[in-house]
Amino acid sequence: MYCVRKVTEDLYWVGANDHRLHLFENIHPIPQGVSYNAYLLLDKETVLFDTVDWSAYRQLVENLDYLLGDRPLDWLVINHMEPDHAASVEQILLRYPDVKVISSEKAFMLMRQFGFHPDLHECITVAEGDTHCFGEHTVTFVAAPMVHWPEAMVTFDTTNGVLFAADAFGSFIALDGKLFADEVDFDRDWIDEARRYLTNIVGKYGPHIQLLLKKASGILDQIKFICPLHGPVWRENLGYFVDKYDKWSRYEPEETGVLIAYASMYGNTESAAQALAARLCEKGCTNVAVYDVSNTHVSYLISEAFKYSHIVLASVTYNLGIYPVMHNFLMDMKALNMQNRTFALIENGSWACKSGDLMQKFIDEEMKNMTVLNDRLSIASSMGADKNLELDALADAIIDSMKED
Ligand SMILES: Cc1cc2nc3c(=O)[nH]c(=O)nc-3n(C[C@H](O)[C@H](O)[C@H](O)COP(=O)(O)O)c2cc1C
Repeated sequence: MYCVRKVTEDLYWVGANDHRLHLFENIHPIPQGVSYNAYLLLDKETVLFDTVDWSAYRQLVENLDYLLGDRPLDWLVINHMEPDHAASVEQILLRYPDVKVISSEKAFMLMRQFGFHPDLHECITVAEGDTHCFGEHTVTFVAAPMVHWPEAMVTFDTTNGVLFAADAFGSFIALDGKLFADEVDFDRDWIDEARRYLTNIVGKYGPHIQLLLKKASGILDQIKFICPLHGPVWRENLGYFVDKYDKWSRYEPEETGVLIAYASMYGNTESAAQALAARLCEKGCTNVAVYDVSNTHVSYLISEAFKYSHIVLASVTYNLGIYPVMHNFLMDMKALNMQNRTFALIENGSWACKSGDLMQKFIDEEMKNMTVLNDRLSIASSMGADKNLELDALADAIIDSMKED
């Protein structure tokens, strides 16, 4: 059965929802699913903007059959070649032998590499600022390198103000009938998954997102719709989401608050982390989130790290090292270019406590623009009442440093 939604009078969402995929990119859990968005423009000529994951090809075809009727598909515009959008390109080319393809030079290279045989069709290679008219609609192509692959571009329809944004402004969570961000409570139900998507998938490329935002800022008043390749379409309050993207890509915290991530085998470090959380709340800082790194997928930890201004790492010593899962979290923060945070440390060990010094060294030497508070809570196996003053001092130091922000 076809399942389409109207975006504007002649533009349709023809994508699909995926609730079967367990791990996005075979690494990030997506318990609420994901959508693969493709869009069909019914102008004098017909234009498909991007395709869908291979698993959703049948749905795309049913949608196209329904909307095209007897009309041919004239154009295929590929903004992004990652297989979750482009895996169906070969099948679309086979199904519509006369379709002409518009994309960037690097995207055509990738199509050949993936074995999609674009050269059996008329191919138009476009670059920054090139335009094309499909009848009523004229579009401009804008390069968006590394948002999130090198070939990526976005397409702006100057006639109706639709921005086909590729992976920019995307989100996890299947649409399930809703299409527009104003049809859901985005700030309540979607923002965490949008942040987890952006920070884990494209977080490393903050400067490239900034470049794209700079290009968009010149025409912000002309952009009426943002059509990403995952998640809802934006037609209202665009500034809200643009602002989030701006913050995330500048590695600026979204909120003043504390993420406490603990690594604990027997529960004593956990107990210290909980005591600190309670102490912070007692002192009036209630924007505190506590996570066990061992049972929280690192993509959630990354998202929370991008959200909060302060991060407390509490780790046992493990074979003279940092607990492996905590070390993995640190490595991931580094890999994703995280910056501009204030850290506080809690360490624990029973005979040679090393985790505090090692976490400090990692943050100082491997990461950029981070501050580590001098106050450190050091525990020998378990925390007794004798550590009360140190716990208090740590909580005070965190709260004081918030006032400096
Ligand atoms: C495999 C393993 C390796 C450990 N290596 C060290 C170590 O190198 N130095 C140390 O002081 N304690 C080491 N410990 C002890 C724990 O770090 C220590 O008991 C800790 O206080 C327990 O905290 P928890 O209750 O939060 O798990 C090790 C424990 C295990 C199980």
